[in-house]
Amino acid sequence: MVTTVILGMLCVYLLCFSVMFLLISTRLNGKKMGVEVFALGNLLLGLAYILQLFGGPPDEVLVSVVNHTLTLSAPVVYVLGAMHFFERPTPVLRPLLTLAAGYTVLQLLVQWLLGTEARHAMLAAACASLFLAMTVAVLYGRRTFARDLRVEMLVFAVLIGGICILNAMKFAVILDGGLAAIDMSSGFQKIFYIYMSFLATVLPPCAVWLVLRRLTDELRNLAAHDPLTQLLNRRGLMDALDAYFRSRTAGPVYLLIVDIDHFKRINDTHGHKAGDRVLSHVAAVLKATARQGDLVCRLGGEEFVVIALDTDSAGAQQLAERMRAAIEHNEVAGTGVKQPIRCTATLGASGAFTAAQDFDAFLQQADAALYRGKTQGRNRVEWAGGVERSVQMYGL
Ligand SMILES: Nc1nc2c(ncn2[C@@H]2O[C@H](COP(=O)(O)OP(=O)(O)OP(=O)(O)O)[C@@H](O)[C@H]2O)c(=O)[nH]1
Repeated sequence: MVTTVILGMLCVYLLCFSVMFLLISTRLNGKKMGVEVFALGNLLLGLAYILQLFGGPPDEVLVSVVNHTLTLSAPVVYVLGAMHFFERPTPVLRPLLTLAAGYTVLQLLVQWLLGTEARHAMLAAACASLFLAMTVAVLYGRRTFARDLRVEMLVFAVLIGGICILNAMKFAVILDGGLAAIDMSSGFQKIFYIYMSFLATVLPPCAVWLVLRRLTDELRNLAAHDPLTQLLNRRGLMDALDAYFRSRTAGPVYLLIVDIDHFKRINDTHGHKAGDRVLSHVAAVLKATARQGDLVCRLGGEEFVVIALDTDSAGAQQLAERMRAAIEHNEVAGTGVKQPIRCTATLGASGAFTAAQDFDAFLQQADAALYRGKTQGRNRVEWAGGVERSVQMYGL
Protein backbone atom coordinates (compact mmCIF):
# COMPACT_ATOMS: atom_id res chain seq x y z
CA MET A 1 0.00 0.00 0.00
CA VAL A 2 2.76 2.45 1.05
CA THR A 3 4.71 1.71 -2.13
CA THR A 4 1.59 2.20 -4.23
CA VAL A 5 0.98 5.65 -2.67
CA ILE A 6 4.63 6.62 -3.20
CA LEU A 7 4.43 5.42 -6.80
CA GLY A 8 1.22 7.42 -7.33
CA MET A 9 2.90 10.57 -5.99
CA LEU A 10 5.89 9.89 -8.19
CA CYS A 11 3.65 9.79 -11.29
CA VAL A 12 2.05 13.11 -10.29
CA TYR A 13 5.48 14.77 -9.75
CA LEU A 14 6.84 13.51 -13.05
CA LEU A 15 3.83 14.54 -15.11
CA CYS A 16 3.53 17.97 -13.40
CA PHE A 17 7.21 18.72 -13.99
CA SER A 18 6.84 17.50 -17.57
CA VAL A 19 4.12 20.13 -18.13
CA MET A 20 6.23 22.75 -16.32
CA PHE A 21 9.27 22.01 -18.52
CA LEU A 22 7.07 22.21 -21.59
CA LEU A 23 5.72 25.61 -20.49
CA ILE A 24 9.23 26.90 -19.76
CA SER A 25 10.46 25.71 -23.15
CA THR A 26 7.69 27.63 -24.94
CA ARG A 27 9.07 30.82 -23.33
CA LEU A 28 12.64 30.08 -24.46
CA ASN A 29 12.55 31.22 -28.05
CA GLY A 30 15.28 29.70 -30.20
CA LYS A 31 17.67 28.35 -27.59
CA LYS A 32 15.63 25.94 -25.49
CA MET A 33 18.62 24.46 -23.59
CA GLY A 34 17.16 20.94 -23.72
CA VAL A 35 14.17 21.84 -21.53
CA GLU A 36 11.66 20.41 -24.03
CA VAL A 37 13.70 17.18 -24.09
CA PHE A 38 13.58 16.96 -20.28
CA ALA A 39 9.79 17.35 -20.57
CA LEU A 40 9.72 14.29 -22.85
CA GLY A 41 11.94 12.32 -20.44
CA ASN A 42 9.60 13.09 -17.53
CA LEU A 43 6.58 12.13 -19.62
CA LEU A 44 8.11 8.75 -20.55
CA LEU A 45 9.06 7.97 -16.94
CA GLY A 46 5.65 9.13 -15.70
CA LEU A 47 3.96 6.81 -18.23
CA ALA A 48 6.22 3.93 -17.17
CA TYR A 49 5.18 4.35 -13.54
CA ILE A 50 1.50 4.62 -14.50
CA LEU A 51 1.87 1.25 -16.23
CA GLN A 52 3.62 -0.06 -13.12
CA LEU A 53 0.63 1.07 -11.03
CA PHE A 54 -2.18 -0.12 -13.27
CA GLY A 55 -0.52 -2.69 -15.51
CA GLY A 56 -1.24 -5.75 -13.39
CA PRO A 57 1.22 -8.41 -12.15
CA PRO A 58 4.83 -8.56 -13.44
CA ASP A 59 4.10 -11.65 -15.55
CA GLU A 60 1.69 -9.69 -17.73
CA VAL A 61 4.24 -9.65 -20.49
CA LEU A 62 3.07 -7.08 -23.03
CA VAL A 63 2.39 -4.24 -20.57
CA SER A 64 5.58 -5.07 -18.70
CA VAL A 65 7.65 -4.98 -21.91
CA VAL A 66 6.29 -1.52 -22.79
CA ASN A 67 6.90 -0.39 -19.20
CA HIS A 68 10.54 -1.53 -19.30
CA THR A 69 11.14 0.12 -22.67
CA LEU A 70 9.77 3.41 -21.30
CA THR A 71 11.82 3.03 -18.10
CA LEU A 72 15.07 2.64 -20.04
CA SER A 73 14.20 5.28 -22.65
CA ALA A 74 13.56 8.04 -20.08
CA PRO A 75 17.15 8.34 -18.74
CA VAL A 76 18.48 8.14 -22.32
CA VAL A 77 16.23 11.10 -23.16
CA TYR A 78 17.59 12.96 -20.09
CA VAL A 79 21.11 12.38 -21.43
CA LEU A 80 20.08 13.81 -24.83
CA GLY A 81 18.48 16.78 -23.01
CA ALA A 82 21.72 17.36 -21.10
CA MET A 83 23.63 17.32 -24.41
CA HIS A 84 21.30 20.03 -25.71
CA PHE A 85 21.86 22.01 -22.50
CA PHE A 86 25.63 21.82 -22.95
CA GLU A 87 25.31 22.96 -26.56
CA ARG A 88 25.94 19.60 -28.20
CA PRO A 89 22.54 19.28 -29.87
CA THR A 90 21.78 15.79 -31.13
CA PRO A 91 18.62 14.44 -32.74
CA VAL A 92 16.20 13.00 -30.18
CA LEU A 93 13.39 11.15 -31.96
CA ARG A 94 15.38 8.83 -34.19
CA PRO A 95 17.80 7.54 -31.49
CA LEU A 96 14.86 7.22 -29.11
CA LEU A 97 12.73 5.19 -31.53
CA THR A 98 15.74 3.03 -32.46
CA LEU A 99 16.46 2.33 -28.80
CA ALA A 100 12.79 1.63 -28.04
CA ALA A 101 12.42 -0.79 -30.97
CA GLY A 102 15.76 -2.50 -30.25
CA TYR A 103 15.12 -2.92 -26.54
CA THR A 104 11.56 -4.18 -27.13
CA VAL A 105 12.84 -6.87 -29.52
CA LEU A 106 15.61 -7.78 -27.06
CA GLN A 107 13.09 -8.09 -24.24
CA LEU A 108 10.81 -10.35 -26.27
CA LEU A 109 13.80 -12.53 -27.12
CA VAL A 110 14.95 -12.75 -23.49
CA GLN A 111 11.38 -13.41 -22.35
CA TRP A 112 11.02 -16.23 -24.84
CA LEU A 113 14.43 -17.78 -24.14
CA LEU A 114 14.98 -17.12 -20.42
CA GLY A 115 11.67 -15.96 -18.92
CA THR A 116 10.26 -12.99 -16.98
CA GLU A 117 12.85 -12.98 -14.22
CA ALA A 118 15.72 -12.61 -16.68
CA ARG A 119 13.90 -9.74 -18.41
CA HIS A 120 13.54 -7.87 -15.10
CA ALA A 121 17.17 -8.57 -14.23
CA MET A 122 18.18 -7.26 -17.66
CA LEU A 123 16.38 -3.94 -17.06
CA ALA A 124 18.05 -3.52 -13.67
CA ALA A 125 21.48 -4.27 -15.19
CA ALA A 126 20.88 -1.96 -18.17
CA CYS A 127 19.74 0.91 -15.88
CA ALA A 128 22.68 0.37 -13.50
CA SER A 129 25.15 0.51 -16.44
CA LEU A 130 23.47 3.58 -17.95
CA PHE A 131 23.45 5.46 -14.64
CA LEU A 132 27.07 4.48 -14.01
CA ALA A 133 28.01 5.93 -17.41
CA MET A 134 26.00 9.08 -16.60
CA THR A 135 27.75 9.48 -13.22
CA VAL A 136 31.17 9.16 -14.88
CA ALA A 137 30.15 11.63 -17.62
CA VAL A 138 28.91 14.16 -15.04
CA LEU A 139 32.15 13.86 -13.03
CA TYR A 140 34.16 14.26 -16.26
CA GLY A 141 31.98 17.30 -17.12
CA ARG A 142 33.02 19.01 -13.86
CA ARG A 143 36.57 19.15 -15.21
CA THR A 144 35.76 19.92 -18.84
CA PHE A 145 32.52 21.17 -20.40
CA ALA A 146 30.75 22.15 -17.14
CA ARG A 147 33.57 23.79 -15.20
CA ASP A 148 31.27 26.70 -14.31
CA LEU A 149 28.83 24.26 -12.66
CA ARG A 150 31.22 22.26 -10.47
CA VAL A 151 29.04 22.16 -7.35
CA GLU A 152 25.86 21.38 -9.30
CA MET A 153 27.62 18.60 -11.22
CA LEU A 154 28.83 17.05 -7.98
CA VAL A 155 25.26 17.03 -6.61
CA PHE A 156 24.02 15.42 -9.85
CA ALA A 157 26.80 12.79 -9.71
CA VAL A 158 25.86 11.84 -6.13
CA LEU A 159 22.13 11.64 -6.94
CA ILE A 160 22.60 9.65 -10.17
CA GLY A 161 25.20 7.46 -8.44
CA GLY A 162 22.45 6.60 -5.91
CA ILE A 163 20.09 5.28 -8.62
CA CYS A 164 22.97 3.38 -10.15
CA ILE A 165 23.63 1.61 -6.83
CA LEU A 166 19.91 0.89 -6.28
CA ASN A 167 19.60 -0.66 -9.75
CA ALA A 168 22.71 -2.76 -9.19
CA MET A 169 21.17 -3.92 -5.90
CA LYS A 170 17.89 -4.67 -7.68
CA PHE A 171 19.77 -6.84 -10.16
CA ALA A 172 21.39 -8.77 -7.27
CA VAL A 173 18.06 -9.02 -5.40
CA ILE A 174 16.31 -10.52 -8.47
CA LEU A 175 19.10 -13.04 -9.04
CA ASP A 176 18.96 -13.98 -5.38
CA GLY A 177 15.23 -13.99 -4.60
CA GLY A 178 13.48 -14.02 -7.96
CA LEU A 179 10.50 -11.84 -8.84
CA ALA A 180 9.00 -12.22 -5.36
CA ALA A 181 11.90 -10.15 -3.99
CA ILE A 182 10.78 -7.11 -6.04
CA ASP A 183 7.10 -7.43 -5.25
CA MET A 184 5.47 -4.04 -4.63
CA SER A 185 5.09 -4.86 -0.94
CA SER A 186 8.78 -5.78 -0.49
CA GLY A 187 11.07 -3.64 1.63
CA PHE A 188 13.46 -3.19 -1.28
CA GLN A 189 10.81 -1.74 -3.60
CA LYS A 190 9.71 0.63 -0.81
CA ILE A 191 13.23 2.02 -0.48
CA PHE A 192 13.63 2.08 -4.30
CA TYR A 193 10.50 4.16 -4.88
CA ILE A 194 11.13 6.45 -1.88
CA TYR A 195 14.50 7.29 -3.46
CA MET A 196 12.93 7.74 -6.90
CA SER A 197 10.32 10.09 -5.37
CA PHE A 198 13.09 12.03 -3.71
CA LEU A 199 14.87 12.35 -7.06
CA ALA A 200 11.68 13.32 -8.88
CA THR A 201 11.25 16.11 -6.32
CA VAL A 202 14.85 17.32 -6.28
CA LEU A 203 16.13 16.93 -9.85
CA PRO A 204 13.58 19.03 -11.80
CA PRO A 205 14.10 22.16 -9.64
CA CYS A 206 17.87 21.57 -10.02
CA ALA A 207 17.41 21.51 -13.81
CA VAL A 208 15.34 24.72 -13.64
CA TRP A 209 18.12 26.29 -11.55
CA LEU A 210 20.71 25.39 -14.20
CA VAL A 211 18.58 26.92 -16.95
CA LEU A 212 18.07 30.07 -14.85
CA ARG A 213 21.82 30.31 -14.22
CA ARG A 214 22.57 30.03 -17.92
CA LEU A 215 19.93 32.64 -18.77
CA THR A 216 21.15 35.17 -16.20
CA ASP A 217 24.78 34.59 -17.25
CA GLU A 218 23.79 35.19 -20.86
CA LEU A 219 21.87 38.35 -19.95
CA ARG A 220 24.84 39.67 -17.97
CA ASN A 221 27.09 38.87 -20.90
CA LEU A 222 24.78 40.60 -23.37
CA ALA A 223 24.59 43.69 -21.17
CA ALA A 224 28.39 43.88 -20.99
CA HIS A 225 29.23 43.44 -24.69
CA ASP A 226 28.80 45.32 -27.93
CA PRO A 227 26.63 43.22 -30.27
CA LEU A 228 28.49 44.17 -33.48
CA THR A 229 32.09 43.54 -32.42
CA GLN A 230 31.56 41.32 -29.33
CA LEU A 231 34.01 43.58 -27.49
CA LEU A 232 33.20 44.88 -24.01
CA ASN A 233 30.93 47.92 -24.02
CA ARG A 234 31.43 50.81 -21.59
CA ARG A 235 29.45 49.11 -18.84
CA GLY A 236 31.39 45.83 -19.28
CA LEU A 237 34.67 47.77 -19.28
CA MET A 238 33.82 49.56 -16.03
CA ASP A 239 32.86 46.25 -14.36
CA ALA A 240 36.09 44.61 -15.56
CA LEU A 241 38.15 47.61 -14.43
CA ASP A 242 36.49 47.55 -11.01
CA ALA A 243 37.23 43.83 -10.69
CA TYR A 244 40.86 44.40 -11.71
CA PHE A 245 41.46 47.20 -9.20
CA ARG A 246 39.85 45.12 -6.43
CA SER A 247 42.56 42.48 -6.78
CA ARG A 248 45.52 42.88 -4.43
CA THR A 249 48.11 42.61 -7.19
CA ALA A 250 46.59 45.41 -9.34
CA GLY A 251 49.12 47.95 -10.63
CA PRO A 252 48.65 51.19 -12.59
CA VAL A 253 46.96 50.90 -15.98
CA TYR A 254 47.20 52.89 -19.23
CA LEU A 255 44.25 53.95 -21.35
CA LEU A 256 44.36 54.18 -25.15
CA ILE A 257 41.57 55.60 -27.29
CA VAL A 258 41.58 54.24 -30.83
CA ASP A 259 39.57 56.20 -33.40
CA ILE A 260 39.29 55.08 -37.04
CA ASP A 261 40.32 57.87 -39.41
CA HIS A 262 37.78 59.29 -41.87
CA PHE A 263 35.29 56.62 -40.99
CA LYS A 264 32.43 58.73 -42.33
CA ARG A 265 34.16 58.61 -45.71
CA ILE A 266 34.35 54.79 -45.53
CA ASN A 267 30.63 54.65 -44.80
CA ASP A 268 29.83 57.11 -47.56
CA THR A 269 32.03 55.35 -50.15
CA HIS A 270 31.37 51.68 -49.36
CA GLY A 271 28.05 51.76 -47.49
CA HIS A 272 27.11 51.18 -43.85
CA LYS A 273 27.42 47.38 -44.11
CA ALA A 274 31.04 47.71 -45.21
CA GLY A 275 31.48 50.27 -42.40
CA ASP A 276 30.25 47.67 -39.93
CA ARG A 277 32.71 45.13 -41.35
CA VAL A 278 35.53 47.64 -40.87
CA LEU A 279 34.47 48.10 -37.24
CA SER A 280 34.45 44.32 -36.66
CA HIS A 281 37.81 44.01 -38.40
CA VAL A 282 39.45 46.74 -36.32
CA ALA A 283 37.95 45.17 -33.17
CA ALA A 284 39.51 41.82 -34.10
CA VAL A 285 42.89 43.46 -34.85
CA LEU A 286 42.86 45.25 -31.47
CA LYS A 287 41.92 42.06 -29.64
CA ALA A 288 44.65 40.10 -31.42
CA THR A 289 47.28 42.78 -30.78
CA ALA A 290 46.48 43.37 -27.10
CA ARG A 291 47.92 41.03 -24.49
CA GLN A 292 45.63 38.42 -23.00
CA GLY A 293 43.96 40.09 -20.02
CA ASP A 294 44.10 43.63 -21.46
CA LEU A 295 40.62 45.16 -21.71
CA VAL A 296 39.38 46.04 -25.20
CA CYS A 297 36.12 47.93 -25.50
CA ARG A 298 34.01 49.62 -28.15
CA LEU A 299 33.07 52.91 -26.58
CA GLY A 300 30.60 53.74 -29.35
CA GLY A 301 30.66 54.67 -33.05
CA GLU A 302 34.15 54.20 -34.46
CA GLU A 303 35.85 54.76 -31.10
CA PHE A 304 37.53 52.00 -29.09
CA VAL A 305 39.26 52.00 -25.71
CA VAL A 306 42.08 49.66 -24.73
CA ILE A 307 43.21 49.39 -21.11
CA ALA A 308 46.73 48.02 -20.90
CA LEU A 309 47.20 46.16 -17.61
CA ASP A 310 50.38 45.08 -15.86
CA THR A 311 52.71 47.15 -17.98
CA ASP A 312 54.83 50.28 -17.77
CA SER A 313 54.84 53.38 -19.95
CA ALA A 314 57.32 51.84 -22.43
CA GLY A 315 55.10 48.74 -22.75
CA ALA A 316 51.98 50.87 -23.25
CA GLN A 317 53.76 52.93 -25.91
CA GLN A 318 54.86 49.79 -27.73
CA LEU A 319 51.32 48.41 -27.56
CA ALA A 320 49.83 51.64 -28.95
CA GLU A 321 52.31 51.68 -31.83
CA ARG A 322 51.73 47.97 -32.54
CA MET A 323 47.98 48.60 -32.72
CA ARG A 324 48.33 51.58 -35.03
CA ALA A 325 50.63 49.63 -37.39
CA ALA A 326 48.41 46.52 -37.32
CA ILE A 327 45.34 48.54 -38.32
CA GLU A 328 47.27 50.26 -41.10
CA HIS A 329 48.71 47.06 -42.54
CA ASN A 330 45.70 44.71 -42.28
CA GLU A 331 43.14 45.37 -44.96
CA VAL A 332 39.47 44.46 -44.66
CA ALA A 333 38.55 41.81 -47.24
CA GLY A 334 36.00 43.06 -49.78
CA THR A 335 32.89 41.01 -50.57
CA GLY A 336 32.53 39.50 -54.07
CA VAL A 337 34.15 41.69 -56.69
CA LYS A 338 34.69 44.60 -54.31
CA GLN A 339 38.21 45.79 -53.53
CA PRO A 340 39.54 45.29 -50.00
CA ILE A 341 39.19 48.36 -47.78
CA ARG A 342 42.17 49.92 -46.10
CA CYS A 343 41.91 52.12 -43.03
CA THR A 344 44.07 53.80 -40.46
CA ALA A 345 43.46 54.93 -36.91
CA THR A 346 44.68 57.63 -34.57
CA LEU A 347 45.40 56.76 -30.96
CA GLY A 348 45.30 59.00 -27.90
CA ALA A 349 46.99 57.62 -24.79
CA SER A 350 46.64 58.66 -21.17
CA GLY A 351 49.05 58.53 -18.26
CA ALA A 352 48.86 55.75 -15.70
CA PHE A 353 45.99 55.59 -13.20
CA THR A 354 45.21 53.31 -10.29
CA ALA A 355 41.48 53.50 -9.56
CA ALA A 356 38.32 52.90 -11.57
CA GLN A 357 36.93 56.28 -10.44
CA ASP A 358 39.76 57.96 -12.37
CA PHE A 359 38.57 56.44 -15.64
CA ASP A 360 36.59 59.49 -16.83
CA ALA A 361 39.39 61.95 -16.08
CA PHE A 362 41.97 59.82 -17.91
CA LEU A 363 39.56 59.20 -20.78
CA GLN A 364 39.32 62.97 -21.22
CA GLN A 365 43.11 63.20 -21.08
CA ALA A 366 43.46 60.55 -23.81
CA ASP A 367 40.65 62.19 -25.80
CA ALA A 368 42.53 65.50 -25.82
CA ALA A 369 45.63 63.67 -27.06
CA LEU A 370 43.52 61.96 -29.73
CA TYR A 371 42.19 65.32 -30.89
CA ARG A 372 45.78 66.56 -31.21
CA GLY A 373 46.65 63.46 -33.23
CA LYS A 374 43.71 64.09 -35.57
CA THR A 375 44.71 67.72 -36.16
CA GLN A 376 48.36 66.74 -36.71
CA GLY A 377 47.58 64.44 -39.64
CA ARG A 378 46.00 61.23 -38.23
CA ASN A 379 47.41 57.66 -38.31
CA ARG A 380 49.61 58.35 -35.29
CA VAL A 381 49.87 57.82 -31.55
CA GLU A 382 49.67 60.91 -29.37
CA TRP A 383 50.36 60.88 -25.64
CA ALA A 384 48.53 62.98 -23.08
CA GLY A 385 50.57 65.91 -21.77
CA GLY A 386 50.56 64.44 -18.25
CA VAL A 387 52.11 61.17 -19.20
CA GLU A 388 55.61 62.05 -18.03
CA ARG A 389 54.13 63.27 -14.76
CA SER A 390 52.26 59.98 -14.29
CA VAL A 391 55.33 58.00 -15.12
CA GLN A 392 57.31 59.88 -12.49
CA MET A 393 54.47 59.64 -9.96
CA TYR A 394 54.24 55.85 -10.14
CA GLY A 395 57.95 55.41 -10.71
CA LEU A 396 57.43 53.48 -13.94
N1 LIG B 1 28.74 51.65 -40.21
C1 LIG B 1 28.64 52.22 -39.01
N2 LIG B 1 28.93 53.53 -38.91
C2 LIG B 1 28.87 54.10 -37.69
C3 LIG B 1 28.53 53.37 -36.55
N3 LIG B 1 28.56 54.22 -35.48
C4 LIG B 1 28.92 55.43 -35.96
N4 LIG B 1 29.11 55.38 -37.29
C5 LIG B 1 29.50 56.44 -38.21
O1 LIG B 1 30.83 56.84 -37.92
C6 LIG B 1 31.03 58.14 -38.51
C7 LIG B 1 31.91 58.94 -37.60
O2 LIG B 1 32.29 60.08 -38.31
P1 LIG B 1 33.09 61.30 -37.69
O3 LIG B 1 32.80 61.40 -36.21
O4 LIG B 1 32.81 62.49 -38.52
O5 LIG B 1 34.59 60.88 -37.79
P2 LIG B 1 35.49 60.41 -39.00
O6 LIG B 1 34.79 60.47 -40.31
O7 LIG B 1 36.04 59.06 -38.62
O8 LIG B 1 36.62 61.46 -39.01
P3 LIG B 1 37.88 61.52 -38.04
O9 LIG B 1 37.56 60.80 -36.79
O10 LIG B 1 38.08 62.99 -37.81
O11 LIG B 1 39.00 60.92 -38.77
C8 LIG B 1 29.64 58.73 -38.69
O12 LIG B 1 29.39 58.83 -40.07
C9 LIG B 1 28.70 57.71 -38.06
O13 LIG B 1 27.48 57.60 -38.75
C10 LIG B 1 28.22 51.97 -36.70
O14 LIG B 1 27.92 51.24 -35.76
N5 LIG B 1 28.30 51.44 -37.94
